[in-house]
Amino acid sequence: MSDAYLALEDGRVIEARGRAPGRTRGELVFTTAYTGYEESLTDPSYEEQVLTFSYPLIGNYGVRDERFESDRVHPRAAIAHEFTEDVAEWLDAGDVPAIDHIDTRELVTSIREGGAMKCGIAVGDGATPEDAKAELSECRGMSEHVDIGKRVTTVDHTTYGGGDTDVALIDCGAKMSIVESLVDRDATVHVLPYDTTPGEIAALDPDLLFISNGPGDPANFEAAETLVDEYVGDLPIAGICLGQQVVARALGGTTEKMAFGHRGVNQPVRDLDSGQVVMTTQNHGYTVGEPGDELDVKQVNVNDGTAEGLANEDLDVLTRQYHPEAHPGPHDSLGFFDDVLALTAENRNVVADD
Ligand SMILES: NC(=O)CC[C@H](N)C(=O)O
Repeated sequence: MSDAYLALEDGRVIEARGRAPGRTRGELVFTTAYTGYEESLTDPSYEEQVLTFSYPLIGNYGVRDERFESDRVHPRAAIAHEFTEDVAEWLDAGDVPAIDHIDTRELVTSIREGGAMKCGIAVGDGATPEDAKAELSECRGMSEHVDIGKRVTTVDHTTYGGGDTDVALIDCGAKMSIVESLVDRDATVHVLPYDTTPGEIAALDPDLLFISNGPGDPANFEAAETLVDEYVGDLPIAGICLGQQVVARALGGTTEKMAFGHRGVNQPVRDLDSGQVVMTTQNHGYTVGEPGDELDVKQVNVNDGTAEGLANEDLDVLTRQYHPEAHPGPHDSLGFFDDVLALTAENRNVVADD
């Protein structure tokens, strides 16, 4: 008898091997990346989701906290063909249910063919298929998690670095690599709660407003939209992933749910000005539909044509749907951080003074 069950929205219940016990539910997503499991498992963008690794062996170079993107594991559960003991112990210690000995390639194929699915998981002594189905019946869609920002944001204003350019990073579930990419380029990064008000930004008087990545439906991040609406034209504005979606919504664009998202570290993106194609890291289930009148689409996904980069050069707005900070994935787009910092008056003055 098995001690682990995965119940899917398409009616199937799959038997598995339990690696970390518990009962849970969430939207079933995947990553095709073959490294970077520590970064992915600690990425706050996976909150309320169950992460399936399509690469068969996960954990073959151990678990080191220096590679973590936040202070905890965010997916509600993890699925692989085989987790090493290290990873299983780490997930168990964090009370995150884990299962393996599953045909993950078949599972990922069914998500790609049938679209995003809800799932329920039951793992451990006495777990039954009915327990997994009961979890599934309680599972809500990503858009229904209206308070998701509260669970992934910083509570207090935290400052990193000591450079001359002050960046207000609105933490909708920010990856630490975004902070580090800015600090490495001589910025002072003020990590601020997702519901920071325009008055609080005025008191800080930053050089750049930056909306971070984050989980779920961008429509649930209205406070960040208000900031963009309030400060566009007065401050340069940047955004990554959920940040691009929030900026687009604030400036008259629309967002929509994708069938199964972009999920891996080899998504090709074409820059429409240069024609250059770069490989990018992606992990999103929503996308910008109409960019609206204020934003130009500057980069597109080679596979499906969706908007990967938006800009308004007059208003100093620059966003990316993918993850230029990598971790995991290719470093080809790190220059994005140079480009956004170059938009600030602070850095323009440096150039002018030279
Ligand atoms: N990585 C992210 O920021 C994800 C963006 C958004 N939550 C989506 O799923 O589309």
